[in-house]
Amino acid sequence: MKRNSGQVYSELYWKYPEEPAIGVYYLRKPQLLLRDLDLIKTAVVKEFTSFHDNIFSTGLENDLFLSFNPFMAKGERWKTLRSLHTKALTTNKIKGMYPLMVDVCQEMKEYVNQNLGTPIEAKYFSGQYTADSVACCVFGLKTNSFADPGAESTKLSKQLSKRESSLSVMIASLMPRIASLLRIRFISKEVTDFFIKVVEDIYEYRKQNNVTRNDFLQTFLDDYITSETPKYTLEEIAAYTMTFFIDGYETSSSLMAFTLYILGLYPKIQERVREEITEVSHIDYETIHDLKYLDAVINETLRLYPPELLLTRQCTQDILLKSGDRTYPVTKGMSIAIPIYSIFRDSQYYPEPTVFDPSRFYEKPLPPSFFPFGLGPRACSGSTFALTQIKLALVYLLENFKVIPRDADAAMPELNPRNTIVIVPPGGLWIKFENIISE
Ligand code: HEM
Repeated sequence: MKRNSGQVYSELYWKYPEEPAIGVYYLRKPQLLLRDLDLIKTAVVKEFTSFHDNIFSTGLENDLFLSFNPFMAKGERWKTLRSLHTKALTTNKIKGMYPLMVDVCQEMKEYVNQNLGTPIEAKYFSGQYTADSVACCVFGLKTNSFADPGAESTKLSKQLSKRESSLSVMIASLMPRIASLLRIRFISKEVTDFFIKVVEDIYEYRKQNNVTRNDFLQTFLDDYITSETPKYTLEEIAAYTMTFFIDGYETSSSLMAFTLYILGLYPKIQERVREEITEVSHIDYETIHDLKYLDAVINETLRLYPPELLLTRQCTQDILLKSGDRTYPVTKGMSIAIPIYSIFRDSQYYPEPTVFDPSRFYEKPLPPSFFPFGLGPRACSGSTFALTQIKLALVYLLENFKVIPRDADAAMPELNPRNTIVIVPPGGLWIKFENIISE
């Protein structure tokens, strides 16, 4: 039977319920699977200097595009890239992008209006929204893939979402030197050329017309245009902007899709979210982040369907991890795995774990066992951007439409057993929208 890695680690997690950690082999290399929450926090937060890298490595010189992604970067280079990313995604910068997201929501609303009652696959639909929103917020491009299903943003995102199931990622994470020698490329030349061309065209246009925009790209173009010795080439800037597609597309569209589908399954919960939205007199950046019940619904969806099923870290400096009277020597080069999916479904932390119950998060502080965006200094740097984008879309949809499942026997979905990156089940998540105003 096929299982994704979240499910494989889950079996190990349940096999040894009393153990704080379990020694396993990850494709022939020793790995420590951490079960105990304190041990996890010690490794990933307190002992960050011993575990500051993810296990992926790109053979940096081979793939310009991935080499600019903080998730893939190691050591000092990670610090530089991470800080650039954080600076480009401050609350103020995201607020500046908010009106761009609103424009995409309007297009999405028009599309839904024209397709009321038609079965819609929620992951594909959410992918269209996410790709358009990212194209707009990152490059200032209007792609409207709702009106034009062949829009470049959708095609590129689809190609990118296939990337990590490839053999090359496995080789690179296990044998970085070999990957480097083989000059393994993760992202096709077609995709990289496209992005470089987009950035070059935008640069020329903005320079010649003296235009500035509130998008992510502008942060980098400002330096490129004004400095005599720009820090980055246009190619490098293009590479950097792709982080949004690589790290943000699959995760965000998957969360939005599961939330829509589950709201279809639970009409009472959906109605309560709608009531909360309609009580707000004006929807803006602040008010969408203040919708407590919507937040609880999203958190409960993240708990049951976390877009990243597993966290990993490479040990960069020998260390002795301790839990009670147990000690675990971890040597440089070994890795640790943190089973997000299993912890989020452990009844020790979440009673009746398979039940969808947003009240677990309603008006309560987030439990220490909940970390869908990761932990410590390497936790997701795009979480506020992602949540702004998704919450805004849900507000737009729910205040105008009712979501219902396509099938009368629709049930809580199973995870895709074949893929760790694309967790939506292969048959998709089918929904329909209806007009609430006519009721
Ligand atoms: C619902 C949406 C998302 C979820 C659930 C999610 C989740 C995660 C998780 C679990 C990690 C690993 C953290 C760790 O190892 O501790 C991560 C890393 C990362 N994410 Fe996200 N992510 C989302 C959206 C985004 C978006 C929209 C961006 C936009 C740029 C983004 C950028 C990144 C980056 C750059 C990293 C690497 C951080 C580092 O290593 O310093 N993510 N994300």
